[in-house]
This record gives sequence, C-alpha cells and structure tokens, in this order.
Amino acid sequence: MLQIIDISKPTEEIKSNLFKACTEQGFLFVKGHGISQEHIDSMFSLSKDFFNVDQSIKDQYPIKNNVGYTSFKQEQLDSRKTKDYKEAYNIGPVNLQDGKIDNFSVHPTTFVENKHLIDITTESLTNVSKKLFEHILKTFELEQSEIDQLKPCLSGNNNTMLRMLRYPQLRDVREDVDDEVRAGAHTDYGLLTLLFQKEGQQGLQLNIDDEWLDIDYLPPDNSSEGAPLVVNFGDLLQFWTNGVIKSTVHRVLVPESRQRDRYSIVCFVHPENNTSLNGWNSPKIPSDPNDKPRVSAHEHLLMRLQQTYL
Ligand SMILES: O=C(O)CCC(=O)C(=O)O
Ligand SMILES: [Fe+2]
Repeated sequence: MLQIIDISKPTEEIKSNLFKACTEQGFLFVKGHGISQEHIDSMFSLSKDFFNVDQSIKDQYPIKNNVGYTSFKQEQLDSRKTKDYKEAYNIGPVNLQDGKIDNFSVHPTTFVENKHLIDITTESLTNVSKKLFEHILKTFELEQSEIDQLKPCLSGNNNTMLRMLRYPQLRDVREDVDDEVRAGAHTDYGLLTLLFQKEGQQGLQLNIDDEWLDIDYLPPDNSSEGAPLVVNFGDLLQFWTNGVIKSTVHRVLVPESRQRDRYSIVCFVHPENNTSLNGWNSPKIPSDPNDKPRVSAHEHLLMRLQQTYL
C-alpha cells in the first residue's frame, strides 16, 4: 500500500510516486539510503545493551531539553489514552535550550563507548533526509532560487534527534496499562521522521480516512543495503505546503499476544531553529491563508514538546 521510493534515482523518475506519498499517505518506504544491514543490526544491539542496564542507571539520565532517558508512562502522545508504556533514549547534537553542542560525555557509558557508531548513524540519516528533502522541493516545482534558500536549513546547527525506543512485552507487567496502545496517536513535530524497525516486531499504524493501517516490515532486497527505512512527513512540511503534504497521525499498537518486545530506532529531522514556515511558492500548493500562524520551526517544536511532557 505504501510507496517504495529509491532516493538514489533522479527526481524525474520518482516524482509522481513521491507526490502520491506526500499527498495521500504521508508515509513511504525509502530505498537507496546506502546503510548496510550490518550497521542497522549494530545499532539495534547497542540499543538493547542500553535498555538492559539497571533501571537505577537509566534513571540517572532523565530527559532534559529533549535529550536523555524517558521512562515508562512518562510520555503521553495521545491525551485521551493512558501514558505510553515505553522507554526511550534521545541523543542529539544540540541542546534545545541554549542551542550549544552537547558534550557527548553526558551520555551513559554504553553510548559514549560507541560514539563513532552513533555519529555515523546520525550523519547517514541526515544525508538521507537532505536528499529526500531536495527531491520533495523539486517535486513541488519550486524555483531553483527558493530551493537554494530552503536546503541549508538542514545543515549547521539543527535539532535533529536520534531516538532509541523499546516497547516491552506486557506479559509480566502488573501495572494498569492501556491494552491497546504502546505509543498514542500523534503526528510528528519536525520535518521528516526516518525509522528502522525489526522483523517480527511490527505494530506501527497510520491513520487514513479514520482507518488504521498496519505498516509492514520490508526486508532488504540486496546484499549491499539494509532494510528500507520507514519515513513519514512531519508538521513542518504540512505547514510549508498549507496542508498539501500530510503529517499523518500514527500510533504503535500492542501485539495481540502481548508477548513481544518492539525496538525501533528513529531519527527526527528538524531544521535550524529560525527556519520560517511561510508557504512555498509552488504551482501545486495554495498560497498562505490570512489566518496562518506565523511561527518558526523552533517555536512549533517547543510547543509540541510541552504538550507531550505535561
Ligand atoms: O516506535 C515507533 O515505531 C514509532 C514511534 C513514533 O511514532 C514516535 O516516537 O514519534
Ligand atoms: Fe511518531
């Protein structure tokens, strides 16, 4: 059902499918990312090593300025549900409050010892996002001068965040947790979200026309590149295009057996703080409505984070 798009191809070859993905589902699978399965597997084992450490150690790194550890039932992505039964760790290059580069040694030893692996992952995913962003700008037929103005928002200091997530199986959990939902329904706050998941650990669903659709695991199809990334468009693309690109509502469901963990590795791609969200000059999108709020990318991010960590 979702488009599978190879971003190593020229825009001309992928633009009609990319336009469909942008305007109909808001989700797609991305091939041509160049990241090997071995690399993806190393990231998942690193994530597992971290989540296996004692709770008292994890609790020494509580999330602050969107960096650090989020514990069970700390986050609430859907205010109509119970809090999310998941744990997560966020590593990002920039401290949200003061915009300075965080010192990597603030992170737990497991991550400090594997800084190189994490850096390469963030860099590769950032490159994927830059390539995809350029394909999107070209698909929307923006003038080259406007493309040149928009592209640099993904370079330099931005708030792009790598997040490792673990949703434990619920067999041994005695607390009162929502039966259905591991991560409540929400849209993503940034520009693009890129996600790796593991075979047999599905549960991510997107909502189209009031119906929930499962996102499958797509296996790798050749030996040089790992499994396709699941990608979705965030609120900022929706703002820029006055709703033409969909920032689609999604959630993570508890498996029927309740006996399966889910690990995911997610890169939330954010532009530089002062990036303006004024509508693009594109023949494919309506011009800005008069009542459009004039917020920057950073103001929007802070507002959404506040709502999530009530
Ligand atoms: O873990 C997943 O599969 C999705 C998580 C997600 O949607 C999010 O954290 O924004
Ligand atoms: Fe999300």
